[in-house]
Amino acid sequence: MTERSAPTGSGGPRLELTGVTKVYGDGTEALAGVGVDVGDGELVGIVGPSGCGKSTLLRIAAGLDSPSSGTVRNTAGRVGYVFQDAALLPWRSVRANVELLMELRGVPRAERRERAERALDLVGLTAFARHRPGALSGGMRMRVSLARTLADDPDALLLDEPFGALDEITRAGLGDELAALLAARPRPAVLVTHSVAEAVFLSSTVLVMSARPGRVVARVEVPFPYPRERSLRATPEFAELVADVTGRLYRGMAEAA
Ligand SMILES: Nc1ncnc2c1ncn2[C@@H]1O[C@H](COP(=O)(O)OP(=O)(O)OP(=O)(O)O)[C@@H](O)[C@H]1O
Repeated sequence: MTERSAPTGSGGPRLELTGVTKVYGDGTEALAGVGVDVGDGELVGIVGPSGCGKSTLLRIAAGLDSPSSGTVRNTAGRVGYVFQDAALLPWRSVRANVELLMELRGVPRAERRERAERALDLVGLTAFARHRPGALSGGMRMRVSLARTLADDPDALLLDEPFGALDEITRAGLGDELAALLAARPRPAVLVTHSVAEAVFLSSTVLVMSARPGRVVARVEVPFPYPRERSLRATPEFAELVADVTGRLYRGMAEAA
């Protein structure tokens, strides 16, 4: 991994959603005019009440779903998506699952293996490479899913509550790894999370969404420089910003109610 300084966005947005609305076929209005822009090395954290359209927004950003109106511009390139559930192939070994995306793209076998082993090491699952997913805990399966995306080295990263099922310590460790990966190769990243503290700790900008239909009710720039030490979490400045974002989240929910 090459050493690079703080991931700061430069050169304008690489992933840009403008005025995105989404009404599902059954009439459910999921998003009501959302704008998000993410530059290289920027991590935009999205917090919002359950069902406010966060996954819908990520799917649209990834091109997996289309907006009802509004535009999506991706000049970053290949998008990697970590889903809320691990979605592993049960008949393949952990390592073969991690190699899957690279295999589909025709990455040569030796390189595939090496990258898979590195990613498994990163998520602390080297000892489980030959196991089948069924033999792992839910948290471990999520780490395999994360390793699969990281090994594929996408140009942009979209993460839908990837650490939700994990214990605090593993969660913080993987958050650090995610930050290090983005620092090593700046690229746009969007992280949906239910944890305001996690969003503040990892993000360059936090977007707060209202209840459904989701709108962005606040855009909070996080002033702490990268790389961020874990001790940051214990500072009054950090606690203050978390309280500020949490307050905006509650106000956003009240507005929509
Ligand atoms: N395919 C679909 N058809 C109809 N409605 C849908 C569809 N997918 C999602 N919805 C609805 O759209 C709304 C937003 O869903 P979405 O999954 O994007 O929310 P979310 O913020 O990611 O939720 P959570 O935080 O609970 O994961 C919800 O009311 C959901 O029921």
